[in-house]
Amino acid sequence: MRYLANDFPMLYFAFRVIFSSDEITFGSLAILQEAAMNVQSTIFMLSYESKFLARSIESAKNVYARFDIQNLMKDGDVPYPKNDTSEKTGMTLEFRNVFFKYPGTTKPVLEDISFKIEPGQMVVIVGVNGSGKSSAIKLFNRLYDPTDGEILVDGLPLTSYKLKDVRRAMAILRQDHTSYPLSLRLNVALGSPDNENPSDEELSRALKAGGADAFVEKLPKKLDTVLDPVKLSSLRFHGETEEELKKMVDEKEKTTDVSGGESQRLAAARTFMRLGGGGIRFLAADEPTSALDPEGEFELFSRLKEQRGGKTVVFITHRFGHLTKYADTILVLKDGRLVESGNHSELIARDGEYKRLHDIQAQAFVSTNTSESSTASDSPPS
Ligand SMILES: Nc1ncnc2c1ncn2[C@@H]1O[C@H](COP(=O)(O)OP(=O)(O)OP(=O)(O)O)[C@@H](O)[C@H]1O
Repeated sequence: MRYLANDFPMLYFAFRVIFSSDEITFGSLAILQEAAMNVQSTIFMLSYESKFLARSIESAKNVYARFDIQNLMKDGDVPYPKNDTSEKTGMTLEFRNVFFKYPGTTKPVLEDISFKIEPGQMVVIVGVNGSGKSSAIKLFNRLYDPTDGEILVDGLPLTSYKLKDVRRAMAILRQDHTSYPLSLRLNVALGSPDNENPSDEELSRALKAGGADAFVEKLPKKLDTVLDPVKLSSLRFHGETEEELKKMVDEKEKTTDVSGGESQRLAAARTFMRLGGGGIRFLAADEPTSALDPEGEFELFSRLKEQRGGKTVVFITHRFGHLTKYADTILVLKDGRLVESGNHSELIARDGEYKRLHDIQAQAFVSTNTSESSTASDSPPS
């Protein structure tokens, strides 16, 4: 962290703010990441293209817009957790007749949703694209508040808690599994904002848990590999010679990229870093395995199961496999409504939306032989 703090103070500041989640939410990550990179680039006068400048201004406007939303959100005054801070237990989360529409829109994306997740339960949310799964997760840590209805945490309204406290107790792994233009070390370390200088041992534990250790090990600079650094192609500083400039470019210009699956493994490692930091009672992961191969998916799932302790976890997934099979409860969303809930066997027996979605996936694995296909409905591909 010291390297970043000394050499790139603005970027360091921006990333620490993002991950501390004190003032802003995880939902602002993408916007802030882009803004931070743009601010950084501007400070270093790396690019003057008009398109780039326009994007910088747009990003800055987006950040201010987001801050405006945040400022309207009333903070609570109850500390979280209420009593025993050392208690290692999961959070109870309850939606009571929750309705939600995005600011400036008229159509509700969540309608009359009610469910209760008990401490330590593993819940999976499924549903077709646009059914409201990610929107529901955005309400968990008050990126937005419901338009109507109520969310309760450990029996009290979510709005009654200090926002900072309740966000600190949650780890949210977002769908876009972003990698940041920093070293791999920092990409993982950012997961634990309270731990400024994690040891190599802590980092390697998180990498292993996230399934990112093997690909990092193969890179020549390992954890010191810098991902997609700031572009210096139009750099002109103070009279450096071409040779000096070339050297600077060679040092700083993009050298390493990661695949979608590797980037998702890094994001998972960052989440394990956060889980290891203590104080987390709730984990939500939005399609944590969407870019992973089946082996990677199985391993990530196994380690999450192993290391989650008593934490309450919520996963969103489109895949019917390990997550859905072992979930305590599956919530099925359709057009913003909760149409079914229960475990895998119950929902298969119910023969509704869950079974319909399940069968579409299972169909791809069923032999054209009709006698085989008739036995396939209760065996999700895994
Ligand atoms: N920021 C936003 N502003 C306005 N509408 C939005 C916003 N984000 C999502 N929506 C709309 O809300 C609805 C639900 O979207 P959401 O992302 O929650 O669905 P989802 O079930 O997670 O979809 P997917 O499986 O594609 O990730 C969609 O109609 C989407 O267009």
